[in-house]
This record gives sequence, C-alpha cells and structure tokens, in this order.
Amino acid sequence: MIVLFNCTCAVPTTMDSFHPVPVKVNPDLQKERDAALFNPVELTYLKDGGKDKTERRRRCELLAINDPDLQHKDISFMARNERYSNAVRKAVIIARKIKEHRLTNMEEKQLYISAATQYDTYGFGLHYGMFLPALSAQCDEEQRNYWLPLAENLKILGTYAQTELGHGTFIRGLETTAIYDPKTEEFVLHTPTLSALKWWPGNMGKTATHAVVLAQLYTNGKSYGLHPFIVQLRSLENHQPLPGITLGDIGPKLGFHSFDNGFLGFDHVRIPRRNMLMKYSQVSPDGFYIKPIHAKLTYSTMVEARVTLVSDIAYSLSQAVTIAVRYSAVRRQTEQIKGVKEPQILDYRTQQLKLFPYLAAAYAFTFTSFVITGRYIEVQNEMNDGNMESLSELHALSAGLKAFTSYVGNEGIEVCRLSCGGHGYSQASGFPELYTLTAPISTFEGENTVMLLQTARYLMKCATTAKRGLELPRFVLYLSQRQKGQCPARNESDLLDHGLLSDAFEHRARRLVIEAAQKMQSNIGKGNPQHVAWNNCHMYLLKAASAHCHFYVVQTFVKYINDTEMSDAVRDILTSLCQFYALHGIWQNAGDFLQDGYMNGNQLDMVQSLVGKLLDKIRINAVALVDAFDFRDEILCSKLGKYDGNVYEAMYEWAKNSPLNKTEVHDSYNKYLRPLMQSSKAKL
Ligand SMILES: CCCCCCCC/C=C\CCCCCCCCCCC/C=C/C(=O)SCCNC(=O)CCNC(=O)[C@H](O)C(C)(C)COP(=O)(O)OP(=O)(O)OC[C@H]1O[C@@H](n2cnc3c(N)ncnc32)[C@H](O)[C@@H]1OP(=O)(O)O
Ligand SMILES: Cc1cc2nc3c(=O)[nH]c(=O)nc-3n(C[C@H](O)[C@H](O)[C@H](O)COP(=O)(O)OP(=O)(O)OC[C@H]3O[C@@H](n4cnc5c(N)ncnc54)[C@H](O)[C@@H]3O)c2cc1C
Repeated sequence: MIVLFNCTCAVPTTMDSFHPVPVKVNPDLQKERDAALFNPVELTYLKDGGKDKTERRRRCELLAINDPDLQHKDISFMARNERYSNAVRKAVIIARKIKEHRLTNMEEKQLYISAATQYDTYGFGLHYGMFLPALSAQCDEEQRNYWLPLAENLKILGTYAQTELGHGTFIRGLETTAIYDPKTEEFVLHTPTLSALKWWPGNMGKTATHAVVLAQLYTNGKSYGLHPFIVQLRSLENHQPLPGITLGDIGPKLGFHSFDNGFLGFDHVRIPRRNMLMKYSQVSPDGFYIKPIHAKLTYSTMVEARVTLVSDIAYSLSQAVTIAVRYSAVRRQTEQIKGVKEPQILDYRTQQLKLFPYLAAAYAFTFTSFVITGRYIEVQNEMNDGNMESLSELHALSAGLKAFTSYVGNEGIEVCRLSCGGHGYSQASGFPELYTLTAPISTFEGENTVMLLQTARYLMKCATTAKRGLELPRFVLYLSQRQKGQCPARNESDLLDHGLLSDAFEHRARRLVIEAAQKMQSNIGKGNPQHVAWNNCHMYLLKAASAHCHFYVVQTFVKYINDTEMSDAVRDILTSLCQFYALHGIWQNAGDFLQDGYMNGNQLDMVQSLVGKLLDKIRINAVALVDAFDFRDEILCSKLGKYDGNVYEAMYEWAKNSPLNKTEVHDSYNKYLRPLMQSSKAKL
C-alpha cells in the first residue's frame, strides 16, 4: 500500500477513554484535543445520565461490535436484495444474542440494536418500533395476554399498516373498511379501490406475518371511524400471503434500502371479532359499539413514535457534526501565506458558521429529548389512571417538536455533508446513509407542515383560553402573561444573559401566536368559513408554531444548565453553546425580533458581533464537544469522522474494496470499449 499520510503522534489514554488506542493519530486532531478547555468524558457522563450509565452503554455497544456473527462487508457495496437479506439475518441474530446476553432492560436492548445495526435499518424495526407499541397501547387485558407473548417471542412478526396509496396525512379519509358481521362474529376487511391499498408500512413487503391495520369500522350499518385490527397476513408455515391478501414490496426509495416497505390489499378477508383491539372502544358480539373515553386514543402509537423521533434526530445530528468537525480539523485547504501550511478548514469563519449552529442544536435537541420523554412518561401514567386531560398537550408538544427538530436536523446533516466538500458526497463519509435514513423523519409519523399546523391549532385554542383569563398548562403558560415591552439589553454582556435570551424567544413566540390568532379572528370576521380562514392564515400559523417550539428548545437548554450539577469547565462551555444557539437563532430570524420593535438595529448589531465572538469560544472546544458524544468508529461508520483522524488512509483502503476494483480490467472493456476503440480507422 502507498502511504499517503503519515504521522507518529501517540494518543494519550486515560482511564475514561474507551477508544482503542490507534498506532498514530492525526496531529491536527491531537492538537485540538490537547487545547480543549474541558474534559469531554465529563460531558459524556452528563449526557448519558452518569458514569455508570456511560459504562453500561459502552459494554452493550462492545457486545455487538465485537461479535463475529454480526460482521459483514460494508453495506455501501451491497445490492438491495443483499441488504434486505443481511438486515433480516442480523435481526434474527440480534434477537438471539439479546437473550444470550440477558439484556432485559429496554434501554440496553436499544443500545445493543443500534450498535449491531450500525447505520443500517433494523430488520424488525416496525415490529418493535410500532407493532408492539400499538398492541401494548390498544389491546385490552385478555388480548394483551394472548398477543404480546407471541409478538415478544417473535412467534409472529408485525408491522403498522395505516397509510394508503391515496391517503397518508388525512387519516380520517382512509378507505380500508372493517365491516362487522354479527352472524359469524367476524369483521370483513376490504380494500375498495386502488387508492385504498395500504402503502409504505415498513417490513410489510416481505417480512411481516401480522399487521395492526387501521380501518374504518362499520357495525349495524353505521360508520364509527378509524379503528385498529390485528390481521394475519402470511402463513406461519410457509410465509405465503393468506387467501384474499395481496402483498408486495413498493420498490426502491431514496434510502431505507434494507427495508421492505410494502403494499397490502384485502379482498373481503374475515377476521374474528376479538381481532379488533379493544382497550378503548369495543364492538359486542351483537354489533353494539362502545366508544372510547377520548376520540383520538387510536392515534396514541403515533404520539409515542413522535416523542422517540426527537431523540433519534438529536442522535443523527450529533453523528453528522462529529464527522464534519473532526474532518474539518484534519482537512487543510488554500494557502494563505506563501510557503506556510494551508490552514485547517475549521479555522475558516464560514466553516464555523456552517457547523457550530448544528453542533449547538445537537446538544439543545438532546436535552429537549430528555424533557419530552419525561413528559411522555408522566402523561402515560396519568392516562393509565384514566385521566386524559394532558393528551392534547402531549400531542401538540410531540407533533411540533418532531417537526421542528427534524427540519433542523435534516438541514444540519446536509450542511455537514456540504462542509466536507467532495468527500462528503462519497459513501465513505457516512453522510449518504445518514441523510437518507433521517430525511423521511420530516415525512413519516406525520408530515412536518401538518404537524406544525396541529401544534398551531392547539396554540390558537390556548390563546383564546388566555384571553378569557382561564388557566393554561405549564408549557403554554407564557401565553397568558403580558408582553414585556422592549428588550432591555444595553450592551453585549446583557445579551449573554440566559434569562434575557429566553425572554426574547418567549416574547417572539407570544407575539406570533397572538398575531396568528388575531389574523384568524379577522378572517372569520370577514365571513370566511373556518377552513378557509385557516388556509388563509397558514403562514402565520406555521410561524407561530415554529416560534413556540424554538422557544421551548431555548428554554429547555437554559433550564438544563441551571438545574444540572456539572463542573465549572463543562458549565462554561455549555453556557457558551447555549448563548450561541439562542443568539444565532435571533440573528437568523432577525426580522421577527425587529418587526414589532422588541429589538432595535443596535441590539441586532450586538447580537451579530456576539455570534462572531462565540465562534472563537466554541472553536477551541469543537473537537472535544463532538468527542463527548462518544461515538465509536464502528457506530459512526465514516472514514471522514474517524476518532484517529487518519482520513486519507481510511478512504484509500475503503475504495480498494469497491466491487469495481475486483479485476484490473472490467468485463465491459471486452464487451463494449475494445470493439469501439478497435473499429476505428484511425491508427495510433
Ligand atoms: C429479543 C429482542 C428484543 C428487542 C427489543 C427491542 C426494543 C427496540 C425498540 C425499538 C427499536 C425501534 C427501531 C425503530 C426503527 C424504525 C424504523 C422506521 C420507522 C418508520 C415508521 C413510520 C411509520 C409511520 O409513518 S405510521 C403512519 C403515520 N401517520 C401519520 O402520522 C398521519 C398524520 N396524520 C394525523 O396524525 C392526523 O390525521 C391529523 C392529526 C393530521 C389530523 O387528524 P384528524 O383526526 O383529522 O384530526 P383534526 O380534525 O385535525 O383534529 C381533531 C382533534 O384531534 C386532535 N388530535 C389529532 N391528533 C391527535 C393525537 N394524536 N392525540 C391527541 N389529539 C389529537 C386535534 O388536536 C384536534 O383537537 P381539537 O381539540 O378538536 O382541536
Ligand atoms: C420511509 C417511510 C416509511 C414509512 N413507514 C410507514 C409505516 O410503517 N406505516 C405507515 O402506515 N405509513 C408509513 N409511512 C407513510 C407516512 O406516514 C406518510 O407518508 C406520512 O404520514 C405523510 O403522508 P402523505 O404521504 O399522505 O403526505 P401528504 O399529506 O400527501 O403530503 C404532501 C404535501 O401536502 C401537504 N399537506 C397535506 N395535508 C395538508 C394540510 N392539511 N394542510 C397543509 N398542507 C397539507 C404536506 O405539507 C406536503 O407538503 C412511511 C413513509 C416513509 C417515507
């Protein structure tokens, strides 16, 4: 092998470092680590919830990474069929190993799975991600006792079949019918039109044996709307689709290549009455319908999934910035002074401006995911006691945050890719897979615009409640407070105050929510029906919901720093990161803060100047900040983001494995090129 890059710096090891000690580490990266003003491992412990949790996570990851049964060639070099097969093979091994290693706790199982699948999709993703949660949430006790052991022990493999070819967002408009037949005590499932074919459900194309199917319930000639049913799709003997069921894979997509998203049609398929999931609503043997205590309980699986997606997007964005920051420390470009080494690209202000907002957002979203997960558990406990009061709040919060964080996350991953220049476009960078895995989060589990409009709908109601002087839930309490006049900042140091920054976002959110409510009122006042007024006001509503989420994230970041014990060094860097997140947000949305005179041009100048100054503070700590995410190379799957920074060697080694390099002369030479070139009359 040609040695294109060489250096001999040794990596200092500490008890806390878990990265295997490389023979050599890129000196630029080492210099960054030496210069950092805090110990990244302290931040790792904080993020994981304590040293013992970090150690447990690392143990789980190593169990998967070191397992010879879970090894395979790089998925970049696999065709789709091979990828699907490999994902299923690994899913089966993972299930066995989780038992062997006695990983009983859910968090450990998830850690193990994510290390074992690396950056590919998990072959039983829908089974564990939606099918089991749907069964858990929607089965009554007797049904749970029957179905859960089958699903948990993988005697059946499931998916969640809701979306249809013609309808995804508007689920009240789904066409699949489940008509109750009291004579046989069965439901008849049917796909009445082409547009009613179930379309998209993951693992349905080739893997699943069962599905939780969402269908319109009819009994005694009346329609009762969407309800969940468990339906067997394939034989448990030979995996053939059962009579009356049409199944298939929907074909290649932008990404998710190892996933068999599928289509499904029913031709008058009969299922027993008790296959309707009956925790909340029931149909009696004679066809009598009992309605649920809350109309939207059927949607609860989606709420849970949206909460989880906030953590997922924080995780993916953290991976993207890890790759881009490390690479930017190693990559040198464009001689500035003749004869002097080209600078690290991380030194360019423009590069910092690309990466640091997303580095800050990755931390902000991580802390936000802790809070929303905690709130989800609280509300779930209330609901288990029959109290549905907070369901609307949870829906508004999870829908909005899923949309807000995934917009920023997807954009951030793409900016990180661009910041790595040409190499960012190579599969070796890890970006193509990371991007295409994360991109659909803006679409699935509720398309982002639609989700923000759901949050806006809730905020409009809260604005009316506030106007009437009635009580509001904690997370929207600010809507009942009076606007605070102008931003009081007189100098730059005032603008670094966390309270002042949070107040600025609060002011903006309140103003935009109230403004949207007023626009709605005046639209309705002009005689427009509600839906027309709503459409006319979309741009105000979207902005209001987004500003509300932005405020929520800033406030959460501030509160996390205030309420959490940490060393001075870590507090100092998180404080800078939080200031940067907020100030950069103001700078990017300057119009909103100027529009009503809350801030003036002079204050905006100071904001911009501080954004520049904070770049320096983050610059010194940037590599340590991404090291603190603590991604092993085997999990990051990026030649650009390697812990040792030996990027060029890794890329060269990787490229040599390309299937096109198997032979020196490709078949196509003899087939096509040679005849073309030798037929030419011209002689050399
Ligand atoms: C041995 C091994 C062991 C291993 C163990 C392993 C454990 C591992 C665990 C996990 C591994 C996981 C790996 C996962 C890998 C996953 C890979 C990829 C997954 C991708 C999956 C994607 C799935 C999907 O996309 S499923 C389909 C999702 N579809 C949607 O989200 C549709 C969006 N549309 C809607 O939600 C609705 O239609 C709507 C909200 C837009 C409108 O609804 P509508 O009924 O029309 O309501 P509307 O009239 O607007 O409003 C009426 C009132 O209802 C309120 N409301 C609406 N929704 C809700 C709700 N959800 N909850 C509460 N309230 C709601 C609304 O606000 C209105 O209220 P108001 O008071 O009347 O104003
Ligand atoms: C990778 C992937 C995996 C998936 N997995 C599953 C699965 O396992 N199970 C499952 O059931 N489904 C699954 N889905 C489907 C997914 O849930 C839907 O695609 C999603 O809910 C969006 O719905 P849609 O496709 O109907 O989008 P549309 O609603 O058609 O959106 C198209 C455009 O219309 C706009 N729009 C729609 N309605 C409104 C409105 N009311 N107001 C303003 N604008 C509007 C949207 O903002 C968007 O710009 C998956 C999708 C993908 C991409």
